[in-house]
Amino acid sequence: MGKIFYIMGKSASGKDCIYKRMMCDSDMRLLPLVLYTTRPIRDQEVPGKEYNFVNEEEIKRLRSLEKIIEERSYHTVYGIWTYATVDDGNIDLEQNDYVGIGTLESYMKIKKYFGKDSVCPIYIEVEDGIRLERALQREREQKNPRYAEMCRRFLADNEDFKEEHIREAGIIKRFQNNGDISNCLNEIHKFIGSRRKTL
Ligand SMILES: Nc1ncnc2c1ncn2[C@@H]1O[C@H](COP(=O)(O)OP(=O)(O)OP(=O)(O)O)[C@@H](O)[C@H]1O
Repeated sequence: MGKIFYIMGKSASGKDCIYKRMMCDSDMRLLPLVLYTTRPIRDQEVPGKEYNFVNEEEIKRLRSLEKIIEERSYHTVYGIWTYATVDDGNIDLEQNDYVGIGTLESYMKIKKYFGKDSVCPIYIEVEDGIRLERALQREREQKNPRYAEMCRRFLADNEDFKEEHIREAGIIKRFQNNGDISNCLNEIHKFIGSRRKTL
């Protein structure tokens, strides 16, 4: 039976980078669990790779077809951005392992939908000062930097990722991404190997 390795962490903790590196590493043998989102595409992003970029109408359509496993909406300074995991026929746990990115809440819903033994959390941590520097640098490199949104997310993280919530989600293991990302990836690689041995 396949597994979904589910990456979580605060904003700018490196989830996207880690996800991309995991996807590029053929040794990890993972397929992408691609989310649907209504947020605007960022420079360098490719539709269908990081996310399926859709409009609110398409989310409504998927909702009416009961295809949405979990969804979350953020009231950003640019309007409401929705992210959703969609049962679009591309998730086959009989044949494959997957890697996805989400929040603590979406992790709990995915775990409920697919079963607790099928979903393994990969919680990424970065010291706040380093994380803020990385977030700012990333924003500076955008054609239209969204500094206000960056600040909103940094503050919202304190509530969203309270220790109490991490505990409630049943997350124990944490992966540190303060230094070289390769060190973090090596730890994740070892973890995936150990989880594949179970069941
Ligand atoms: N170990 C690392 N060392 C230096 N820079 C890093 C490291 N990991 C990630 N970064 C950089 O930090 C920034 C944030 O990383 P990334 O976009 O992957 O975070 P994220 O968790 O997906 O963020 P968000 O949830 O806000 O989209 C990026 O510019 C990335 O290149």
